[in-house]
Amino acid sequence: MASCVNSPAMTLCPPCVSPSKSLCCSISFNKSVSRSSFSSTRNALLCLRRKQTATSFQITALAAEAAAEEAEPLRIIISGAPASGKGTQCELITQKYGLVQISAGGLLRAEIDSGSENGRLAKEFMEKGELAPDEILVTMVKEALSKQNGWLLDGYPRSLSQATSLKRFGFEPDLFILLEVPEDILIDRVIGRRLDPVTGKIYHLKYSLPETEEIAARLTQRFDDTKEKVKLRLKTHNRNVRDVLSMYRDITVTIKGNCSKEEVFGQIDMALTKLVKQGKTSTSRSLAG
Ligand SMILES: Nc1ncnc2c1ncn2[C@@H]1O[C@H](COP(=O)(O)OP(=O)(O)O)[C@@H](O)[C@H]1O
Repeated sequence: MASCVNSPAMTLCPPCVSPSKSLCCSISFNKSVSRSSFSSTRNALLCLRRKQTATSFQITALAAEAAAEEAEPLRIIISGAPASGKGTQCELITQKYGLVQISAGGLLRAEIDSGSENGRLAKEFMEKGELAPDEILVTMVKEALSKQNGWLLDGYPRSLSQATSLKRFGFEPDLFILLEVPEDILIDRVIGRRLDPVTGKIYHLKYSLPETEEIAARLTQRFDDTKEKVKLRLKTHNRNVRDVLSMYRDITVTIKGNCSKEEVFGQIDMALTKLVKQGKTSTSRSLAG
């Protein structure tokens, strides 16, 4: 990268694009001024270092900010059978790591709610416990991912064809999290699962009761959360999971999902912390205009 050149003929200081070296280096440290005066945090840092008037604390703060700007954002896939705890863990991951969650099931339910033809068709498959057709979902996911430079992809890909198209579009995850839970527990979790349509919070009639009578009265059940439908969904999951895993073998972390949500998150957190230490940044920035 170009730097301040110590020459009398020099009138432009490249790193900060200030009209002269003396002006550039006379800018005193003030976060709000410096961020807007320099073309990037890294350039501001270079000039402050050269001027040698900023405190080491100021330099350290700017260095951390510059590193975060330059680090690669995290790209995570979370996978697992129905009710394996993907949604719960996504909430904890987004809270701590600031990633944007993109949920395949959520995208499909929004499409159904919109009343579109695609939504109507997707619902037919979902009611049978089958995967929605690629023609509907692949483009929806591609568009959602294209708007983010870091993401947490939930419930996608669920088939070899989806995994292959994701790769073809250039979406390469850093980590593939697989949650594993015994089937009898999954069925129990699905049957008792309820949604508060007002807050979006998920409850369970045995394991996570609503806080008030008022909330209890308004809880709803997902149309595909019945015993017979979950058995079909499990069949679909078991039929596809090995193919999908074969695409991500080197980056897969398998986590036992049959313990408390805090314990499950502890294991996920360890894997994510390792990636952050390797230079991945924990915040995703929107690429949308
Ligand atoms: N990647 C996907 N490809 C095709 N259909 C999907 C995909 N993700 C979700 N669906 C459909 O939406 C339903 C609900 O998915 P989701 O909300 O993720 O819940 P769960 O993980 O509990 O099955 C699935 O049973 C399936 O019919």
